[in-house]
Amino acid sequence: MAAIPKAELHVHIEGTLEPAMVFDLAERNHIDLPYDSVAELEAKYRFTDLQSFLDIYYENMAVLRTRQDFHDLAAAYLRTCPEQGVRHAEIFFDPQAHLKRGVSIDTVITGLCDAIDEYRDQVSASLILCFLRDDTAESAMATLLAAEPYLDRIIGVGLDSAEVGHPPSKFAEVFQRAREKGLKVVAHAGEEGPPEYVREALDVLGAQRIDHGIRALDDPKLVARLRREQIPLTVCPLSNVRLGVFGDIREHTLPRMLDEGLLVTVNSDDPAYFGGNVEANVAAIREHLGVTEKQLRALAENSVRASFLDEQTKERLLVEVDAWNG
Ligand code: HPA
Ligand SMILES: [Zn+2]
Repeated sequence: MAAIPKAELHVHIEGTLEPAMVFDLAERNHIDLPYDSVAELEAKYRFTDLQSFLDIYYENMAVLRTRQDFHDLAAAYLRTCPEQGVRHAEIFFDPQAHLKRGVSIDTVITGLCDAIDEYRDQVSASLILCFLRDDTAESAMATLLAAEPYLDRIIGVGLDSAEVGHPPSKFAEVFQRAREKGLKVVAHAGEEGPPEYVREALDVLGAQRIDHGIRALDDPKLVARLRREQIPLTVCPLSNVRLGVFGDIREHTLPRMLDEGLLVTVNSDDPAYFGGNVEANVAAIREHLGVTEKQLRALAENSVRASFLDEQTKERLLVEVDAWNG
């Protein structure tokens, strides 16, 4: 059975860095790793919460140094898109995590774009620059300014990293500038943080989509608003389980979100760390959450509608979803 056509709207390119590639790049760049084998590294992937994952995520990305490395990273993800039914991807990247290590923003963006251009016949892809919310607002602004020469290759800005204690309002100014520059706006909110962070992302940052947003369910008024305004939520089921937001995939609230009439999409987040790509997430919700074929079609349609593609391309992709015979 062919994978259903869809858009992936929540994938961190650094989170697609597979353990084997960590070793390959370390060797190429003459970097000593504190692990002797892929198995030893993978044994560290037992996360208890978001921070325990982020610690390893930032540590591993130290092997990314050159334009070629960023190309190879993105190429490895884009290559897998056709078999997963992913026709379009809006890809997060974390420039601050690289700038800190002395890697220039030019290296990061040109490397990622080399791969995007190379695979454009197989999958369309655009970049969303994420600010690290556990870093300062000043650092975020400096990063946006550094990225401004590349804005023709960046579709929007987002907000990620450690959520609790770092409310969206901390970044009001940088998001205002981003909007003035014509960038789209998304933000992680309500992954571990409270419903109030989802509200702030919408009202203070002007977010057009909420990444995760699962904790919005704790607040019926917010749920009613998300439904009324049809704010897209990019949900990542396997990520939520691996980071302990839900004890088990069977406890995931995605079916409830669908029943509530929310505009939900399914995504992988960090596929190299959380047990699979977007198609594995789709398989998991079908198997363990009883998601029906009809709901699967709705999720795929939502992913197209919630994307930043132009209306004509959306219509073309919606026809493809409609023609899929599961
Ligand atoms: O799941 C995530 N949450 C927040 N920040 C992140 N950065 C990479 N993955 C994530
Ligand atoms: Zn994420």
